Amino acid sequence: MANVNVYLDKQEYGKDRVRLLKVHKDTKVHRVDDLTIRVLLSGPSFTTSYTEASNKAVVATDSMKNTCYILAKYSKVVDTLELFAAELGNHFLNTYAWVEGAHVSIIRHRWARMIIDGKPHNHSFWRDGEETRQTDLFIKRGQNGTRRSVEIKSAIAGLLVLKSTGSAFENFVRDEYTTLPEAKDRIFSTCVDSQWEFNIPAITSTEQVLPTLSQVPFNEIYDSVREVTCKTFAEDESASVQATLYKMAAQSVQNWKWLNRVSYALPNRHFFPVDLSYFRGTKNLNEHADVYQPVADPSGLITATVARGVAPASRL
Ligand SMILES: O=c1[nH]c(=O)c2[nH]c(=O)[nH]c2[nH]1
Repeated sequence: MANVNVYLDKQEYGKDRVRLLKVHKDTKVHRVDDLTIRVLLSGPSFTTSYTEASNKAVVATDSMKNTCYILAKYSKVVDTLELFAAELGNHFLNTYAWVEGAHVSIIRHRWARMIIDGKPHNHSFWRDGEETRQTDLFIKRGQNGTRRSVEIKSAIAGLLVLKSTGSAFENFVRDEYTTLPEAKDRIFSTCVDSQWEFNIPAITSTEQVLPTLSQVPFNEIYDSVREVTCKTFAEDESASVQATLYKMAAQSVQNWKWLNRVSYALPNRHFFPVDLSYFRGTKNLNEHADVYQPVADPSGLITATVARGVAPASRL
């Protein structure tokens, strides 16, 4: 090996894909939280585990998995992903003095209550889609070791939607590369990924992590972003995916002082009207279209982030 200087630039380690189902049995109307958790720890103390094969500071990832189950057993906040992630992360900082940062990501899988004979069932659920709710939290020690600083981003992933009218795409660049016809009325279908970044109040001590974060209505914000996404998708007379995306993101930043930035990634899943003129001159294009061919690949991909405040001059 050539004698070239190298150094360990970054490291984080932990357990991924910890699967856990919490059943809330406080009343006979049970609720369930089906979670996939990732916990990653970091700090300079872990350097020698990489560079000198020393496991002295290493908390086994198996123990991290066990901790997820124990905290889920005793926690009062499993149903608020952001608070449960904070509780887990703070636990690792409180328990192991040499851990500087904990990165906790939680995915919640859907279980909707069954309706049986027209009534919500007490303890039976069905998977009503692959959409997930997610949170990504990073908690680290502050200056004096007892302060905590927390960054939280939450998300909706995989919300698959389609509207059969109320979408157009016209007046785009036409040149020698263009074959796409102008569309006054087209299908709009996308699989929504949306992420929102929280404005978190300062946390003054280890004991204040949950009380401080509890001021933020995480569950209401999730419900609201999802509602705004669906309502805007359904009601907007869409001029393009870009224009509809911006309306969705702007509303949530305006609705919630707790949100600094809202991002969307919207694939444009194309459905093109099939030219049926080969059969007796059948009309199925433009205003005659009602038979479409879904196109699996390629899709458009429209992404943007809307932030609170006034754009810096350089961005205008
Ligand atoms: O809403 C759209 N935005 C685009 O940028 C685009 N490009 C394209 O081919 N179709 C669409 N649709």
